[in-house]
Amino acid sequence: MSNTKVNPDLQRERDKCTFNVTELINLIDGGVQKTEERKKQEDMVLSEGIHIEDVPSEYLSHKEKYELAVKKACLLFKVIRKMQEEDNAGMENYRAVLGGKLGSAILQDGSPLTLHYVMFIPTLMGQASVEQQVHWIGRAFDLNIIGTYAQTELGHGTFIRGLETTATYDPSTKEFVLHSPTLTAYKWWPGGLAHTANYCIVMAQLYTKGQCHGIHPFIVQLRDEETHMPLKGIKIGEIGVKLGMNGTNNGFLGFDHVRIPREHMLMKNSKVLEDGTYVNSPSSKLAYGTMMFVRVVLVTDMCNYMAKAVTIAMRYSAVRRQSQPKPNEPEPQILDYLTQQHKLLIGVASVHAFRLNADWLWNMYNNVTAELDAGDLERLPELHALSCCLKAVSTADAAECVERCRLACGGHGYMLASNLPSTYGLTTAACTYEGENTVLLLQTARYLVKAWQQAAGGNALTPTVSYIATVNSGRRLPPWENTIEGIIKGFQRVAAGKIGLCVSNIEKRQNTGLSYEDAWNMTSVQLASASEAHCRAILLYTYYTETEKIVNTVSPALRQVLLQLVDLYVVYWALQRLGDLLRFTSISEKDIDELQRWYEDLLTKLRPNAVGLVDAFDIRDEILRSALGAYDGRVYERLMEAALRSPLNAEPVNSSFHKYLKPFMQGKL
Ligand SMILES: CCCCCCCCCCCCCCCCCC(=O)SCCNC(=O)CCNC(=O)[C@H](O)C(C)(C)COP(=O)(O)OP(=O)(O)OC[C@H]1O[C@@H](n2cnc3c(N)ncnc32)[C@H](O)[C@@H]1OP(=O)(O)O
Ligand SMILES: Cc1cc2nc3c(=O)[nH]c(=O)nc-3n(C[C@H](O)[C@H](O)[C@H](O)COP(=O)(O)OP(=O)(O)OC[C@H]3O[C@@H](n4cnc5c(N)ncnc54)[C@H](O)[C@@H]3O)c2cc1C
Repeated sequence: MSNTKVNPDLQRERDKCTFNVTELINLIDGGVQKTEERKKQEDMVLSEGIHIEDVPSEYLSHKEKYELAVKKACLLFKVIRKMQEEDNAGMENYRAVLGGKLGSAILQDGSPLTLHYVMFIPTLMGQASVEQQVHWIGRAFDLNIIGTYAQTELGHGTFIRGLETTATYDPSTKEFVLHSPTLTAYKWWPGGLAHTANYCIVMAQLYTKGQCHGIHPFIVQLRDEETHMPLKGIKIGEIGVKLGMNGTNNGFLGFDHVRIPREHMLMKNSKVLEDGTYVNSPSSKLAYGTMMFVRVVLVTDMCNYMAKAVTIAMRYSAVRRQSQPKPNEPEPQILDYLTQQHKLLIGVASVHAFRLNADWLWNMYNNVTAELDAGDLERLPELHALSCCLKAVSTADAAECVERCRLACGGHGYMLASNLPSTYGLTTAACTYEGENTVLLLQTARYLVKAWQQAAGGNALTPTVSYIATVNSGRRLPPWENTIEGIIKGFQRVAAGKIGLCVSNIEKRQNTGLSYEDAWNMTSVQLASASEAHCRAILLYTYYTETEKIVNTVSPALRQVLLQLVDLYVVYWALQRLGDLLRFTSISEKDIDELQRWYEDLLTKLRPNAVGLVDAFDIRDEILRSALGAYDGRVYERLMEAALRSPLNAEPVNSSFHKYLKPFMQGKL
């Protein structure tokens, strides 16, 4: 990063930073070598010039946007191919190039090929038999074929057992017949489905020998490999314009008795033999494996979006000056307002908190997947419960963080040139896709209710819920401790208290004659809240314990800042959840006063490092793509440059003046 022509306010911020930014960059990347590898990957991608646009893409038509997105996605894949030839790192190259940091810089409005690598290939890897993998994976990796994942239908997204697409086995031809019996059975939403993919994983109700065995994955060819024309019986198109992600080419798909070979059912877990005999999977939930994978990787993705948003807003807040609280003194940088620090520093801490939680979840995912492959399903429910609540809370927090950053930039945050609106479009979509957030919180709640019942029966609990038994062991509430450990225990007590209340309210409702399902529904606002509380307890605990492991390996200056961030995060959430803490712990008014002062003191301590902390996210200007957030802080020049690129500014008088305005003003229209 060059220091030439940097805005003086921003330079002063950098000069007063108390820690070594490069040390933190390396720590976030996972070591000096990893930083070098990342930079090399970025160089490889950016040197292709894929991110450079003659006309800013926001001014293009819907059709042009799609065409540009395809072009960029292909060029990006060309770079991945090159990387593969060099290091053969497989999915790691895909993750690095296409994830929320680099990928979303090139394809700001989403990519029509995302589903190919995020769900099509992972489904082949997780659900196809070895022979099927040999047949399909090479072609998919090399992009000789382009796939997507078609599960959601017009009528059902959440309730996948209710999907209507059928795959009926015909033993006479050894084929499955795929059919959409109703309008609501049409597949609806899959990314890249409309005009990009020529193959597709289809989740359909499997019928054989007259019996339905629930939803299963099938690989289906949609389009001719040469002409790209839809094949016979395939009704396919695009679903239209959305709030954001308009480059993703989401599509619809209907089947009119489309025949596919028996071998196109993915048969790693369950099978249909030639004569139509159905062979059961060890667990029907293994068919949901790809969704779990994506929920896990999304947590990391959300960190990248938050890091981008907070980098933009923080640098802008160091450059922007507004108001005059003290007469005869210059206008302060808006970053000097404590309210602004409150809005932004929690964003920095959240990136670190979710980053460490995402790594921890990713490790657990890999371990449990290896166990599943060895036939051990014991930890699957715990992983499902964790991935659901962490997906829900990380996406909700990320969307909230991006929107807060946008608002923190005042009017200029509303400009697409800030890159905050499209970043919001990408993050808020994640609150819905891959499992709607409330629905996922309620999945975790099922697990928590069971854990509570197990604890009540004196049974041992899995590690991530073991606190339920511990915090309930004493009869009286222990005294409140205004320490980080004390607050985390307080959050565990809140979560356990809420779960306990849910269990007792469900029981009470059942005792009045309600069915379990109705009692569950009547309690579901509390259940979702208990699930969120559990997730908050996990987030705080993991952030704290994982940071404790790291801090002894870094310089004292960095150690101090990392611990301040943990304190900030934990105290922030304590203040956000005072009602819960007052209800379930012995926190007092005096403790709350202390917490508030602690928080304000932390903001003041972190203030001098605010810009250094976002610089340590090390997001290059070409990736940040923001007039407000560039490294040099030339905010006003960049805003004007962006304005001048508006096609409306290409001519001094627009033709509508002569066509409409003038006749209207002269009373002739
Ligand atoms: C290559 C790497 C590159 C990475 C780069 C990073 C970039 C990332 C970028 C990402 C961009 C993504 C683009 C957009 C993608 C969107 C794709 C989609 O939305 S696709 C569409 C996504 N669509 C959705 O997500 C749909 C959401 N809906 C669902 O998932 C399900 O229907 C359901 C879970 C809600 C209910 O299912 P139902 O069958 O009715 O189940 P019941 O309620 O009756 O519970 C029965 C039992 O099953 C249990 N269990 C359940 N699931 C699992 C599991 N996975 N496992 C284990 N267990 C599970 C459950 O706990 C319960 O246990 P118990 O209590 O009885 O013991
Ligand atoms: C940008 C984007 C990309 C997508 N990409 C794909 C894709 O590639 N492939 C694919 O197959 N799908 C895709 N989807 C679909 C997505 O997975 C679904 O939209 C999602 O799972 C939610 O389902 P739904 O739309 O049916 O919502 P609904 O389930 O209808 O949700 C509507 C409301 O009902 C509530 N609700 C529903 N069920 C319950 C319940 N049991 N308890 C309490 N409340 C409930 C929800 O909380 C929500 O408030 C995509 C969606 C989006 C927005």
